[in-house]
Parts: sequence; structure tokens; C-alpha cells
Amino acid sequence: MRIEVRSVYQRFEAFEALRGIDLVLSERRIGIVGGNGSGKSTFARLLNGLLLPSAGQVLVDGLDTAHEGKAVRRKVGFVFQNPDNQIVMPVVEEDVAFGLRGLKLSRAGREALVESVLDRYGLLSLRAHPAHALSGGQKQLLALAGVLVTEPDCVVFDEPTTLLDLRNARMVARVIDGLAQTAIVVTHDLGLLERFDRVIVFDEGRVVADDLPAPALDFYRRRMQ
Ligand SMILES: Nc1ncnc2c1ncn2[C@@H]1O[C@H](COP(=O)(O)OP(=O)(O)OP(=O)(O)O)[C@@H](O)[C@H]1O
Repeated sequence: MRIEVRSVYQRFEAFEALRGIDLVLSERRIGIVGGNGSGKSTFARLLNGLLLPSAGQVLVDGLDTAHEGKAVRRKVGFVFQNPDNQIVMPVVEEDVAFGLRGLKLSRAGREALVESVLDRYGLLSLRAHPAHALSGGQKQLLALAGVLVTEPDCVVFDEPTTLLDLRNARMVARVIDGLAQTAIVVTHDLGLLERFDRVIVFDEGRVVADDLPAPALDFYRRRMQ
């Protein structure tokens, strides 16, 4: 999996949220940090074509997000900060199956995929439960299950632990750790990134550090003092 971000600018009316980003993302675990409003979420949304750049290009394994959004979104899944924005069906297993709509699968094939992903995230016993009645951590896992059931090569997480208590945050951190897929994680939870391959620091719409976690996080901590 290789994502190329080429001379990307993102404007919202007169405001420039990203000011010239050039990156090649190919590591298995990449963290994105930066102060509030530095452009992290905007950047994350560009990676699977949820947002298209005002200028520049984003290429996912050579596919331009501006022209091949559908194919890009099959390769790159997105997990939102608030799972309530992502859970769309009233019952747990229906919500996971929703991600498979539009794919040509037999009913048995669909059910087998849903069952295996629910099992992997400890949600199998909750399959017939109302999704809204899950705990915060369970909801975050359900949102992730709904993305992973489509078998993307890469998952982008926008602040996956922010709304969770310590126990659930640790559970989600373990799940991210165990993912077979590439993970790109926007977070203020710096501990989550210690064992990552690479950490990129944003400030005012620009990349100001891009390094192994220890030096990048050190730079960020000093900059935020
Ligand atoms: N749709 C939009 N319309 C107008 N301005 C926007 C829009 N989306 C983001 N912005 C602005 O762009 C800037 C960057 O926002 P972004 O959400 O990317 O920051 P962030 O680094 O993720 O911040 P946080 O850590 O607070 O989540 C902010 O000033 C924000 O107000």
C-alpha cells in the first residue's frame, strides 16, 4: 500500500487548512499529531477521497482520489472519531452487513464475513443487540468492524480513543496494534504511537516533523510547551 500526497493545498473559503503537503505513506503504522486546528483531520479525509484537495493530488496505489473515489474507498477505510456518526443500522449485525452492500456476494458469503468480523472483535454475542445500546468502546469496535468487513488494505482512524475511558482506549489500541492492515492514526493520545513506524507532526497546515516516534514526539512535546 502506497499513498502519495503531491503538493496538496486545502482551502475552505478564504482559509487555507493545508498549505503544501508532499508525503509518501507506505509504512504499516503511521501516526499524525498536531495542535487543534493544525489540519490533521482535513489531511486524514483526503486519504480516501472523503475530501478532494483544492490543489494537488492524492494517489492511492496510483489511483487518483479525484477520479477513482470508489476504488480508493475500497482500498482505504475510514473510522470516525465518533462511532455514532458511522453506525447506520439499528442492529449490530445489520450495521456490519451494511458495509457489504453493493458488493456481489452470496447471502451465505455475506453472513460468513459478518460473523467472522464480529467474532474477531468480541461482538458475536452482541450480534442481535441494538447498536445504540452498546458501550462507547463496543461502538468504536462496531464502527471498525463495519469498515474491516470490506477488507480494505489500509484503515485511517481519526482520534479513535478520544471519547473512550482508559480501559476502552487500551482495548482499541490493542486492536489497532493487531490489525493486519496498514493503519494511519490521527490522535492526541501520544502513547498510542510509541511503537509505530513513523510519526508526522502538523502545524498550521504544514508538516513540521516526520520521523520515528521518539524524535517526532519529542519535537512535538517541545513545540507545544
Ligand atoms: N469544512 C470546513 N469548512 C471550513 N473550515 C474548516 C472545515 N474543515 C476544517 N476547517 C478548518 O480547518 C482547520 C483545520 O481543521 P482540522 O479539523 O483539520 O484540524 P485538526 O488538526 O484535526 O484539529 P483537532 O485536533 O482540533 O481535531 C481548522 O481551522 C478548521 O476550522
